[in-house]
Amino acid sequence: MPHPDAPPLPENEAQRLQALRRYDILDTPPEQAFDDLSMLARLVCDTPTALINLIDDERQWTKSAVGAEVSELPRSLSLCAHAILQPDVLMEVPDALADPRFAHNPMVTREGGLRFYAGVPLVTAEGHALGSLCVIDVRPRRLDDAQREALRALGRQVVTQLELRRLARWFQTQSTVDELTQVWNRRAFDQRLADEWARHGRRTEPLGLLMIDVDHFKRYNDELGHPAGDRVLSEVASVVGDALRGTDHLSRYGGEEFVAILPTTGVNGAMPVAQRVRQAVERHAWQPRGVTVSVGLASLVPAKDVPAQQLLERADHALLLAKRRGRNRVEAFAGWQPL
Ligand SMILES: Nc1nc2c(ncn2[C@@H]2O[C@H](COP(=O)(O)OP(=O)(O)OP(=O)(O)O)[C@@H](O)[C@H]2O)c(=O)[nH]1
Repeated sequence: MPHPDAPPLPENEAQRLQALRRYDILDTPPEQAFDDLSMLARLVCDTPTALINLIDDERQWTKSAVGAEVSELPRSLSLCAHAILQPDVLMEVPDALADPRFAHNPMVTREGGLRFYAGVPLVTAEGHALGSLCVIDVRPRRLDDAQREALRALGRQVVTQLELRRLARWFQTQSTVDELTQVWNRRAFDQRLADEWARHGRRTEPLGLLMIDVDHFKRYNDELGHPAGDRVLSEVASVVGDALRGTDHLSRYGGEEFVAILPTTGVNGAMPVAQRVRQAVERHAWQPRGVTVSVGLASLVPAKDVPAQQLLERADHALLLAKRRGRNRVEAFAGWQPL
């Protein structure tokens, strides 16, 4: 049973919630850009408090709060949940105690509760009101026309920030994820390897690396076609990803070769992971024919003046051995050997 005073739901609630999810912003830390806009709203409207609230399924979640410490509230108590019902209208409540919608709301009736509210809905280009930029006061009052105009303008800026934030995240993903296999790309790998190499060097801990290469992939491509080859690569990535641990970092190194970074893992710890990867690929239900991988494994405690390239070269050497020794097998680097 909904709360008797609970705000009604917007007509397009399911799509509105989907739109909100696409911004990937709920439960994220405060960000200066949003706090700046709240601060300006508070200044312009001359209120003690300004908030940027987003209306989730069952709660109001606060992205930015200036002059108050709130993070979330049940939706049934949210004034912004009322504001979003009319996306084109700045909702102004001069005295909440005198408004039948809010007169019994504990946010209003409690000691020092709010009496004045003005909220401008945050409306996306598709027309979804995600939440509101609002100012509140503990005494009844009204905004003047200039303040209303300024609050609307700031509300539009909040939406612009939301869009910019989403675009920035999209570009970030595009530049670090391999399109075909949806694992990290070479650029992300290079960066991560450099970071982990430095971090493990500081802690004098071993960093493990697996080079994973699809066996006889040229034959597969030649006989079954490039699109079938593409599907295999994307499935190998998914099977290998599932066989790795949550802390491991899988990238497509290039072509039919993948590389996994195994933090704080020596050869003894990396071997069972590598075997699990190899077996998972071998046992996968491939159609129309089986697929296997060879794995080269190396681990090093990074030392001063030793480049991370050393680890790669060792894993690559072990991979070549695995190929020479019959494929569908794992070899660990144990010194340079004639090939
Ligand atoms: N379908 C597809 N094929 C690719 C892609 N990238 C590289 N390849 C193919 O992968 C094949 C790699 O062949 P090779 O390096 O000779 O290795 P292999 O046939 O797997 O043989 P071994 O590694 O020795 O077992 C080549 O035919 C490339 O054209 C891709 O994105 N999609």
